[in-house]
Amino acid sequence: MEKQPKPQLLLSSQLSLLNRVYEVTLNGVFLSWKEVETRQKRAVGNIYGPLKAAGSHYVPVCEIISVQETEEECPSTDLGKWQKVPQSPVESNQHAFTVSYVERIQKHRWRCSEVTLHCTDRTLCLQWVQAIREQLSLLTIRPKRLLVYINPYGGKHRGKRIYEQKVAPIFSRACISTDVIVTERANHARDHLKTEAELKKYDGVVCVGGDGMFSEIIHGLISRTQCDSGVDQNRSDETLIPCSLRIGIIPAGSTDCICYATVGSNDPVTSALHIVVGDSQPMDVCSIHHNNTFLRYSVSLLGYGFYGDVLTDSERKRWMGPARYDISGVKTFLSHRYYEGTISFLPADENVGTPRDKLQCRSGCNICRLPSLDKQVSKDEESISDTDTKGVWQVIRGKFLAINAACMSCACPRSPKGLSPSAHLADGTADLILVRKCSRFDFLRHLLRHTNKDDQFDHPFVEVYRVHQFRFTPRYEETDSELELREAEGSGRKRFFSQICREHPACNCSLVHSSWNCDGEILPHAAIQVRVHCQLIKLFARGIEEQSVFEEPYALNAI
Ligand SMILES: CCCCCCCCCCCCC/C=C/[C@@H](O)[C@H](COP(=O)(O)O)NC(=O)CCCCC
Ligand SMILES: Nc1ncnc2c1ncn2[C@@H]1O[C@H](COP(=O)(O)OP(=O)(O)O)[C@@H](O)[C@H]1O
Ligand SMILES: [Ca+2]
Repeated sequence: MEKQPKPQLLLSSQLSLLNRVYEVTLNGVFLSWKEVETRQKRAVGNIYGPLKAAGSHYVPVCEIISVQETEEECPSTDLGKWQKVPQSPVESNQHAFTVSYVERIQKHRWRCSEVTLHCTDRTLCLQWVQAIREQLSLLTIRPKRLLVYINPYGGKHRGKRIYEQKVAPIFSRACISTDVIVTERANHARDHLKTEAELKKYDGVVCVGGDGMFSEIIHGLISRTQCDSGVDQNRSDETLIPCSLRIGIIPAGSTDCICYATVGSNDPVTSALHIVVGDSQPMDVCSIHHNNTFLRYSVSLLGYGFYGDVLTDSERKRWMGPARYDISGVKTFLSHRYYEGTISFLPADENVGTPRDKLQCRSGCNICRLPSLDKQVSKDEESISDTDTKGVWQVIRGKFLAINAACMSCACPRSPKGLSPSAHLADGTADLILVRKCSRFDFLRHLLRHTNKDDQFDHPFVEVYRVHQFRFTPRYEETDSELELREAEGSGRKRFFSQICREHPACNCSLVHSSWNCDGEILPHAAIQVRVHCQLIKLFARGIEEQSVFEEPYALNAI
């Protein structure tokens, strides 16, 4: 392996911390502090055996959140006022600075930790503060100004509180300025981004909410980007222009799968810290069309049959919060409805892996980093452009309990490995999962495998393909009135009619077609065309870190 040049030493001093003396050094890569052995200690060591390695700490500069001069104040007897006073012989001065930095705790979560180092004089203290700030100023990937949208009604209605109590203090410590908009209606954030927001002022957009709120943000940003570049979203064969602004997600929704699958947890503080350090994770986006009309974009789950029906039922139970999915999940499972139709798809080349290869997408994923030879699909739907590879469309007809497409793993607290555990965040493909008609018992076994370590694809009635594009056509053509009914989803009219339809089986309309669940939003059409756009957006995330990275963060022996 190539030997890395040693980073240049920028500053080194003996400073004190909790009554002990430390050798503190700063180079372009790390801030470190290592305890200095005192003569007294060495003597004790000689009597009782060898001294233990003195405690050393390393913090990568890129994970320092901020540094500030610290006012040391201690109570004095003088009229009960607080005064600056010496604390101990070692800390016999009031000059100190505090460094806030990222610390990894369990389950991929991050916390903001602090260390306060004491100096013999103010000049030295200011020199340290300045040196660290200079290093931070070189990190130009960090956002300075963010546009924040809060959905006050997402999940358990805690978005506003989560932002104010957990996230805003971290942004302000990192000197990030924000413009905050609390949404007043559905699609407020989408419309604002699409037409009004002065995007040039910002280094990123943050949404506080669930997958539905994130979906609003990407719709606003992608549409705005295409509009500014003169790209027609209604044409399913257009090459879309990637969005330049990164998006941060502060999880405050019901499923929070996009946050969970890109960071490894649904913890607001962790997400805020990934934004502060300026992480960047590209992500694939599916575009969905019907007869050359643009319908929606999707980044997580696109599900017809089971997940479409769960969503349709759960929308009527929004007042229950996240528990609505469990109730509707059981109800839909018991109804055991299947749907007939034809799926055609354009498979991806095997060099991007297969859905069953157990190569999970992790931070710095090699598959997502591959040159995008196999990633962009041409205007000619029958072939893949830019390569000699010819894609041949495959066609499958049948009766399905579920047809799911996952652009990423869709890991979430309900299913920690996700709907398709080996799907990749940024490889230009989606995993297409077909669950054919089977017994209730078999379907239950399949569903339960999403919650444990067993392979949910290892059933004779389940097929899974890695694809660039696919189309679905229901066996029976949709009638205009049925489409209209589904478009009016959520309104009293829709509920009224679907009730009638269920009560009059002769009509049959609620049984023939399901709806598509598109990242938690209902799509009114059953017949759709889907195409994956490689790395169309970027998140303030880095993918899920390997376990070892956060179990022993920068341990002394590893350096
Ligand atoms: C009877 C046992 C059933 C166990 C099934 C467990 C399977 C869980 C797979 C979950 C995949 C989730 C994919 C994520 C979808 C979200 O985008 C979407 C909207 O999220 P949000 O806006 O935060 O509400 N969530 C859903 O569609 C919920 C699906 C829940 C299905 C039980
Ligand atoms: N102020 C608002 N009032 C009502 N609905 C809203 C508001 N802001 C956003 N929404 C909509 O709420 C829906 C759910 O939001 P989301 O944050 O994903 O929560 P959840 O995960 O609980 O579904 C989304 O479809 C979004 O468009
Ligand atoms: Ca993908």
